[in-house]
Amino acid sequence: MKHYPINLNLLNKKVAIIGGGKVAERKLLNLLETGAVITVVSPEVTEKIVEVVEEGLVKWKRGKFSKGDIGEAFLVIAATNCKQVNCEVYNCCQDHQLVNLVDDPTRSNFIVPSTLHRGKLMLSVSTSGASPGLSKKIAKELATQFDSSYEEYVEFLSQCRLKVLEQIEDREKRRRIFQQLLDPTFLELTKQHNFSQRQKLFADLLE
Ligand SMILES: C[C@@]1(CC(=O)O)C2=NC(=C\c3[nH]c(c(CCC(=O)O)c3CC(=O)O)Cc3[nH]c(c(CC(=O)O)c3CCC(=O)O)/C=C3\N/C(=C\2)[C@@H](CCC(=O)O)[C@]3(C)CC(=O)O)/[C@H]1CCC(=O)O
Ligand SMILES: NC(=O)c1ccc[n+]([C@@H]2O[C@H](COP(=O)([O-])OP(=O)(O)OC[C@H]3O[C@@H](n4cnc5c(N)ncnc54)[C@H](O)[C@@H]3O)[C@@H](O)[C@H]2O)c1
Repeated sequence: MKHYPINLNLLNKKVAIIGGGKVAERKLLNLLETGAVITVVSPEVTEKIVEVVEEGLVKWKRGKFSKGDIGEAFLVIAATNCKQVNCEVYNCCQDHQLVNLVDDPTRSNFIVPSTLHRGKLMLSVSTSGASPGLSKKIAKELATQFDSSYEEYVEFLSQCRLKVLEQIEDREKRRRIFQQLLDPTFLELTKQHNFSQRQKLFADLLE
């Protein structure tokens, strides 16, 4: 069996995190910028979770898990330190709900990769649960190759792509320009902050 990788759009989707310890905190912090409506259910939570609750970014339902906590959630993370509770969370979920048990990758219907963000560029690494530590290590290694200049570079490519789609009707010409835009020169010019030359070369492509 192989996992199927996807990038979820969680805007306004309900997310329930059961448990408020170190693992719940990590999952929560990576969910914050998705626009999901997040509730943490746990008798106790970490200081960092208290902080984001106080900032109004997530809700904290103080107490032990009960079935009603996941009723309408689109995505559920069972992150308590009690296997039995995580298992109960799983049993309360319906087939169509996305559920991650932090201590049971086989039952989970999704697992979380290690992810490097460079603006719109996301590099996600997974070992299908074999070694989360290795996923983290590889993502760290990728961080050197794909340095912070990729944020600006991908933004540039994104803007160019919109212009090409708007201005060029011929599909073959579009395809050619998209290919030429991947020439390393554009990345080099981005790294050198030589935006005027970069713009000129792009304008030449549109001719
Ligand atoms: C990538 C990352 C994403 C994230 O969580 O955000 C993530 N785990 C991370 C770190 C990490 N996790 C663990 C260690 C200690 C070293 C070790 O045990 O190897 C470290 C390293 C550290 O903390 O430094 C222990 C651990 N993890 C799982 C179990 C249970 C089990 O395997 O049964 C246990 C044993 C617990 C115990 O001992 O009881 C399970 C899972 N962990 C996954 C993801 C999924 C598979 C990912 C993949 O396919 O590679 C999966 C299957 C489910 C899930 O959680 O979605 C995040 C790095 C984030 C970053 O990049 O910073
Ligand atoms: N998937 C991963 O990446 C990963 C990494 C390390 C550990 N783990 C697993 O995750 C588990 C949790 O690790 P942790 O370090 O966050 O533990 P932790 O002890 O820091 O936190 C456990 C949390 O669960 C809460 N909790 C306990 N019973 C509850 C209940 N009935 N209802 C709601 N909340 C309840 C506690 O209040 C606490 O906030 C570990 O037992 C381990 O098996 C997973």
